[in-house]
Amino acid sequence: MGRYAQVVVGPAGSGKSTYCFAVQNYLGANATRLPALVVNLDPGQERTEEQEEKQPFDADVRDLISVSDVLEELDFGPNGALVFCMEHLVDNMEWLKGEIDAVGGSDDEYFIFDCPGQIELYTHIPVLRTLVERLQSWNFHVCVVHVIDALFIDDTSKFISGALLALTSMLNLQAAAVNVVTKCDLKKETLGGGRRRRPRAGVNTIGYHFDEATGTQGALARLKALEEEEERLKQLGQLDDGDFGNNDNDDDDAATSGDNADLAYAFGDEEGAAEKNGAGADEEEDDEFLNVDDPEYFNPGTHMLRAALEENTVAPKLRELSESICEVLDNYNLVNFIPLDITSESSFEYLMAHIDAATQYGEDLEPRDPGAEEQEEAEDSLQNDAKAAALNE
Ligand SMILES: Nc1nc2c(ncn2[C@@H]2O[C@H](COP(=O)(O)OP(=O)(O)OP(=O)(O)O)[C@@H](O)[C@H]2O)c(=O)[nH]1
Repeated sequence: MGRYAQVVVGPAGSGKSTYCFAVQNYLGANATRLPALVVNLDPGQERTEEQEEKQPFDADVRDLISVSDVLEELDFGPNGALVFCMEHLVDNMEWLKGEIDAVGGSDDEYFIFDCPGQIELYTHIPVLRTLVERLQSWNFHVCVVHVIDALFIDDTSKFISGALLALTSMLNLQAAAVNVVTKCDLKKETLGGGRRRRPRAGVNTIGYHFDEATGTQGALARLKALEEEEERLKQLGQLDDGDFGNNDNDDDDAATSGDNADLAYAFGDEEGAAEKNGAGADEEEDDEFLNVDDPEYFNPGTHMLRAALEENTVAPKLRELSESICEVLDNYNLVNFIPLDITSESSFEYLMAHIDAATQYGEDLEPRDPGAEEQEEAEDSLQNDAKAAALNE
């Protein structure tokens, strides 16, 4: 099937470790997928004992070197110590290969690498680039997952800085990339919480369907498509006024047990995950998906900054610079964000579809003729009959 790797980068506190383990839970609960192994590559990683016990890393760079070791023994500050550790890791890539082979050691593997958040590691120091290249040379299909906190893009200027950060990492790491907005469950709470009615088929994928135009310029197109679909469904009488974007607590009661399962899903409670994935799961409960709430929020695009420029709400001194930044983002037309609500299975499904496309997941599978299995069984049975006949003679 192949070797796959997600290299998870993003600013400190953006939710990288939480994301890694949530993806591990998601893949672990799905019998048709390769289970994921999580490798910590942050020598300054600080998790509580309880977290380490509940979901330990499968391999950990701190077994090679840690920031605290360097701080103790060398005269460095915390940032210098981290850079020293990462350079030491790059000089000892055979150690990493050994760890990967020890916990994985097969041709079909799925690894998730939790990287440090210091921006210099993927802007002007080539350590993460080297790491990605090495993984590729070990036959991994690599996808860089750049995570950004939902609260980080709460206003236009923060969004622009997040988008530039994502663009920088995409350009420097030179691998397939997916940008993810994490902590969207918090955004959902800001919007008023409560369960929304399950979106009707065809409605919930429009905002972020990955066949739609991508890139920052695509945001407007997506928003327009969503509005047109809303209008169309209204005309067909399939949509009540309250269905789009508004809170709808109709099915709060029905969803109560699903809520627990959702959280369990994200945070590693196997029973909860089993309940969620089991046959008894209520169909209505498991398909809450955020993108109908506020598409513009999750994919704001440079048009927001342009609108601010037109409204003269940007300081005159920054006007020209802001316009140039919009131009860079629009011209590259590369940066696109996918929202992730770790409490929603459909949100994971949607994100994984992107990551699978980026890593070409499963494309190494040999094509099989329909009916090949039956033919093999028939041949086996013929051979067994022949053996039995030979023994009897
Ligand atoms: N509600 C919610 N909280 C989250 C989510 N992701 C992360 N958090 C919280 O955000 C905080 C930081 O999360 P981490 O996963 O440690 O972030 P990180 O990017 O690995 O942090 P560093 O290792 O310091 O770079 C923790 O308190 C998490 O519980 C999320 O999707 N939803």
